[in-house]
Amino acid sequence: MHHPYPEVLVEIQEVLETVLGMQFNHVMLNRYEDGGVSIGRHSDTLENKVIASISLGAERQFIFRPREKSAAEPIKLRPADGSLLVMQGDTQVNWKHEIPREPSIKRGRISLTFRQIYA
Ligand SMILES: O=C(O)CCC(=O)C(=O)O
Ligand SMILES: [Fe+2]
Repeated sequence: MHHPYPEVLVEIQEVLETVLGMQFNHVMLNRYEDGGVSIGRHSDTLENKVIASISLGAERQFIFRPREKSAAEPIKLRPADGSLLVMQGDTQVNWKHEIPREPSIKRGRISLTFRQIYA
């Protein structure tokens, strides 16, 4: 889908581009209405050269698991409200990520995932 960005997203993207020293050409918003909403274990396609995810709202568990079993321990994060998580380099090649259900969490989380995508 190709739409002009709302101004607030342009502003956030410009801050990210300054901080990270690179350019984005895509943004996807994910809304997790409460802890019942999850995203299953996956890697994003390699067209996603860089994914910079800004977390807003509830802290949710964010788990990275190595694709190769026993290559490394899972990495469990809880990105805080307002935090930035960047996936780049070989992250998608070597790791899968997921946000599991946490039914006790009643608040919502939104992530803004700015992406540098090449066809
Ligand atoms: O919600 C997030 O921070 C990341 C979600 C995700 O893995 C994705 O959009 O590919
Ligand atoms: Fe993802």
